[in-house]
Amino acid sequence: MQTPVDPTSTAAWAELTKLHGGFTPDLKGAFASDPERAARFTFDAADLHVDLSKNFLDDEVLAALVKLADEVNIPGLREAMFTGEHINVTEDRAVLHTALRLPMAEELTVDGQDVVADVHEVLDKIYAWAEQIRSGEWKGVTGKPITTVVNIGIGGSDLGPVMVYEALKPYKTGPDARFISNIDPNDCAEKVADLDPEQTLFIVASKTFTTLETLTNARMARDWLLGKLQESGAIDGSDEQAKAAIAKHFVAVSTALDKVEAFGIDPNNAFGFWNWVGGRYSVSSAVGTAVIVAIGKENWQDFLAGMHAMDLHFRETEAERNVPLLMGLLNVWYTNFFKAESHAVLPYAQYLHRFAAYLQQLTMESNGKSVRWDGTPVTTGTGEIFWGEPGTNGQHAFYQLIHQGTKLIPADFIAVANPAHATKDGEVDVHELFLSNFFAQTAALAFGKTADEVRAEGTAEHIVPARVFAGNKPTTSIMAPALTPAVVGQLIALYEHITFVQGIVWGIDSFDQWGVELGKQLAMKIAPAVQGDEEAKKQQDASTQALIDYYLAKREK
Ligand SMILES: O=P(O)(O)OC[C@H]1O[C@H](O)[C@H](O)[C@@H](O)[C@@H]1O
Repeated sequence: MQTPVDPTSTAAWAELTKLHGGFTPDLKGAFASDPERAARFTFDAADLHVDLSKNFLDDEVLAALVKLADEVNIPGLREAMFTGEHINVTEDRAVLHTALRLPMAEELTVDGQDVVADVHEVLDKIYAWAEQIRSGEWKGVTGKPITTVVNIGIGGSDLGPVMVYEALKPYKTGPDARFISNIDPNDCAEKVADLDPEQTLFIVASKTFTTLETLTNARMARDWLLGKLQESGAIDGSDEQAKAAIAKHFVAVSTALDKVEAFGIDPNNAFGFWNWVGGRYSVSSAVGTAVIVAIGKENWQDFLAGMHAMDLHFRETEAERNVPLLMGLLNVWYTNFFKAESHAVLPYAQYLHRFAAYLQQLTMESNGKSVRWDGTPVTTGTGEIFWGEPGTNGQHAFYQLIHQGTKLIPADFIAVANPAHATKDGEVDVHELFLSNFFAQTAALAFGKTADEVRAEGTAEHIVPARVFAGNKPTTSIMAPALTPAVVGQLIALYEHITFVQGIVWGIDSFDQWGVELGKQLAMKIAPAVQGDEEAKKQQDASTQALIDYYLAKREK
C-alpha cells in the first residue's frame, strides 16, 4: 500500500484554500446568474437523480476537488479496492464488499480464491434454505412452519439488515423478521414475549462469533426456546431433544464456522462469509439472510443488482459526473474548509427510518480516526458526525437549528416519486403533500427569507429579525422513481463509496475499528467488579467505584 498522500501538501488543497478564502456563499446569486446551474450540477447514478446545485459549488471548486481526488490517488486506490488488494492495512485484508454483488458471470480471483464462485455458492445455499422457510417446507421441531425469524446480531450484523428490512416492508412476502441487538436483557425479553417458540427461528449473525452481546443474546434465546418447549411438553429435558430443537430453530451467519459449531449450531445450518467483508459493509453478504427470508430471492437479487449498478457507476464514471466521488469530495470541502462538524441525512420516506442509524456506523466507525494507514497522525480534521430522522418528523424537531442556528450543517435530502401506498386525503394526494415539504425545505435552506419578504407579510418590526432566514444552507437532493430493492441497494452503495472517498483523502484506513475493540475489552475487565468482587472494584477510578457502589446498594436480588 502506498504511503498516504498528505492532502494539505497538494496543489489542489492550496487552490481550495484560496477559493475558500474568497468564497462568500450566495446560492441565490449563483442561481440568478446561471440559469443552467441546476442542470449542470445534477447527475444521474443508476436510478438515483442527484442534484448538487444547492451546494457551495462552482466550476472552479469542482475542478479543484476533482484535482484533489487525483492527487491523493483515489482512482488508483479505488481500483486497488475493487481488485482485492489489501487496502485494509492494519488488519492486512482485502476490502471486497463490492464482490458480494458481482454477477455470476464476472471473474475475480483474490489471494488465490475464486471470489465470485464462493459468493454465489453461499447465495444459492441461502436462497434454497430461505425458500424452504418461506414455503413452509422447513418445519419447527413440533412440525409447524416458521412464521417469525429473529436476527440476533449487533453493529454491522444488525443495523444493515434491520434498516433494509424496514425499507423494503412493502416487498415482504415471507415470514416476519425481528431483530435483537442490545445486551440489555429487556431487548430479548420484549422481542420474544409474544412469539410462539414452535414457529420461531433464530438467526445468530456475527462476523467473528465472539461478540459478547450476540453470544449472550443467543444463549438467552436458546434458553427461552428450550424452556418454553419443555413447559408445553413439546420436548422433554433430554440433550437429544434439545439438540433436535436447536437444529430446527437456530441457524448462524458468520465467517467463523468453527465457533458456530462450538456454540452448538450445526455448520450445515450456517451461512458463511469472508474476512474481506467489514462488519459495517456486510449487509449484502449472508448477514442479509433475515431479509432474504422476508422478501425472497428475486427481490434480493434486485437489491444486489442495484448495489452493483452503483459500484459500476463509481468505478467507471468520469470524475466530473461521478456522484459518490463528488459527494465525498463535497463532504471534505465542508469538513476541512468550512469546518462543518456534522452532516444530516433526511429521508422523506418513512420506510428509511433506520437509514441514519445505519449510516452512523458506516461513516463514523469508518472515518472516526486520527491516525493514517501508515500510523502517522492525520493532517486534517476527519469523520463527520452523521445524524438524521425522516422528514417531516425532523422538521418538527431539529430543523430550527439547521435553518436559523449558528452551525453549518450540510444535509442530504432523499425522496422518491412514487409511494408504496398512494393515498388521498379528500382531494389531496398525501404523497404530494409530503413531497411539497421535501421541495420546500431545500429551497428555504438555500434561499432563505429576507427582512423585506418578512415585512411584506405584515410582520411587526420588532419580530422581523426572528423571522428572517439567512439561507445559504447547503443541501443535496437525491430522488429516485420509487423505493425499490434496487434503489435501496443503490443508496447503500452510494454512501459506502462516499465514505471510501473521504477516507482516502484523509489517508485513513476506513475498514478497521480499533476504537471499538477497546470498549469490548474494558467491559470484560470491569464485569467482576460489578458482580461484587472487591479487589476488582479497587482497580477502578474513584468515580467508577462510587457508581458501582450505588448499583450494588440499589440492586434488588
Ligand atoms: O459481527 P460481529 O463480529 O458480531 O461484530 C459486530 C460489531 O462489533 C463491533 O462493534 C465492531 O466494531 C463492528 O464493526 C461490528 O459490526
